[in-house]
Amino acid sequence: MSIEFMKNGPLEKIGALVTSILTMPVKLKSDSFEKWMAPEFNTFPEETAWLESRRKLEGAQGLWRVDNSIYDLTDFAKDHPGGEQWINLTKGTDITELFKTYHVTDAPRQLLSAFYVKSAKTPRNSPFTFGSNDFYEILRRRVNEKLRHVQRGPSLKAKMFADSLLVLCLACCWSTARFESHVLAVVAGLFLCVVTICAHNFFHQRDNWRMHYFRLCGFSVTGWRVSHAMSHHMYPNSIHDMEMRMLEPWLQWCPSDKTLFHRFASWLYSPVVYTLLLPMAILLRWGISGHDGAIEAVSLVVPLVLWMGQPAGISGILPTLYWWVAVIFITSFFFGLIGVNAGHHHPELFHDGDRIIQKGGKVDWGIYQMLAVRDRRQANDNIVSLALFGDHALHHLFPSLDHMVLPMLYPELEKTCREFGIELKTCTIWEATMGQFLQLARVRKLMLTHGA
Ligand code: HEM
Repeated sequence: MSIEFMKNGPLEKIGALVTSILTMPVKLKSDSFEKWMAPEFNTFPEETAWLESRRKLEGAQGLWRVDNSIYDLTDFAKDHPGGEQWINLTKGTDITELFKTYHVTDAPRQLLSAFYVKSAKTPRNSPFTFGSNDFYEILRRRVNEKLRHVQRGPSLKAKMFADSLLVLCLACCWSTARFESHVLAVVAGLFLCVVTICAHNFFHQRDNWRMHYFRLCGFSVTGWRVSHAMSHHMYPNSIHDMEMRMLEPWLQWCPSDKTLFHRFASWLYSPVVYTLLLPMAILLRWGISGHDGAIEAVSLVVPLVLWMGQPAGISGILPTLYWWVAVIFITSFFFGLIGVNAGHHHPELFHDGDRIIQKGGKVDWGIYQMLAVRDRRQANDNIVSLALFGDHALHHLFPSLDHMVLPMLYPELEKTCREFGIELKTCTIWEATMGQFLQLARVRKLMLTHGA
């Protein structure tokens, strides 16, 4: 084969196509908010790289930034009621959004001044505001008032639901190996998926042991506190949303330049992406990002139960491995299917590239959240919401609140939305799923005047 053929011929074209499919577009600036700088990465973004990149952009001077002030939380970290990890991970970054939305009460806001060091030298690298008479702060005060006498930590109902699903999941794993049944493996994978989604309710809250259920399928709590809680939750559908950007080489929801292949072939290969999501995350973590230490042993519970169930006794390592891999792939498929279609991707919702027009040019963080999520009716206001990322708008607005508390907050949300001219639209699970596929194809950019 001549070199010319390789340089200009079909091989090079195939190579270029494969590279364009597998490499994430490098975007250093948001297409929606002119001055908003993105973390710099052009490969599969891992959590530590994302945080490191933010440290360079946010003028926190090696400490913690809230609005235009710098605080030293070094000594406070170990006393933080939510747990040390939240504080330690965010050192050197701007924690304004996290700080203001993870605390519903006024106590943290009052305590903060005790750690003041100096003023920041540069403007904030974020388009979002929390004006005291704007949508989010008014809603937060109402929610705080409503919850004054309500227990805010993990609720008994949520704990019992998660524990029951876990027992069912492990029973199915045991039976899968005992009866060598692929049907049971599918059921076990489905249960492992919903246990994982339930565990997500717990890792948003103060440290508690049920958050480690999240590890049963091989995911990392630390990694997801960064990519999900700090990135996706604070900045959904934007260039700072790691969860969306990690999938961009394959699934591109932003209405920027995208090939016909990405717009339409992605409809066909989406199930493959869902199925590879978890195995990829496990490989990436063990290969690049590192692990969380001894607590990772939790992820061995599933193979242990499979090993105990299989009939070959001590020599049954290979069948155990086979069923473990099978269950992980099935879990991954369901997790991707539910997660990707959980109400963020729809042709009427904000994605980077769309414009948000609000009074005075400010963008209230709460209104931005309402523009980037659409609740699914069947997944709201009931126990199933725990297993389906339900009550999603309220969960985004108040991530540290237990899911079982959220349904009682609809009157406050509806009242505040009415006052700010925000329409609380919902859809069915089917419409959300169809909307997600239509969003993959969307290239037309939106002007969202919602709440203006
Ligand atoms: C990276 C930013 C932070 C995150 C993600 C975070 C997260 C959390 C979480 C998840 C809880 C448990 C919520 C609950 O059980 O109701 C909590 C509680 C609390 N945090 Fe933080 N926190 C952060 C920074 C801070 C800072 C800077 C302070 C004060 C200087 C603070 C003070 C408190 C207090 C006093 C509580 C007790 C609950 C309350 O009164 O609302 N946190 N935090």
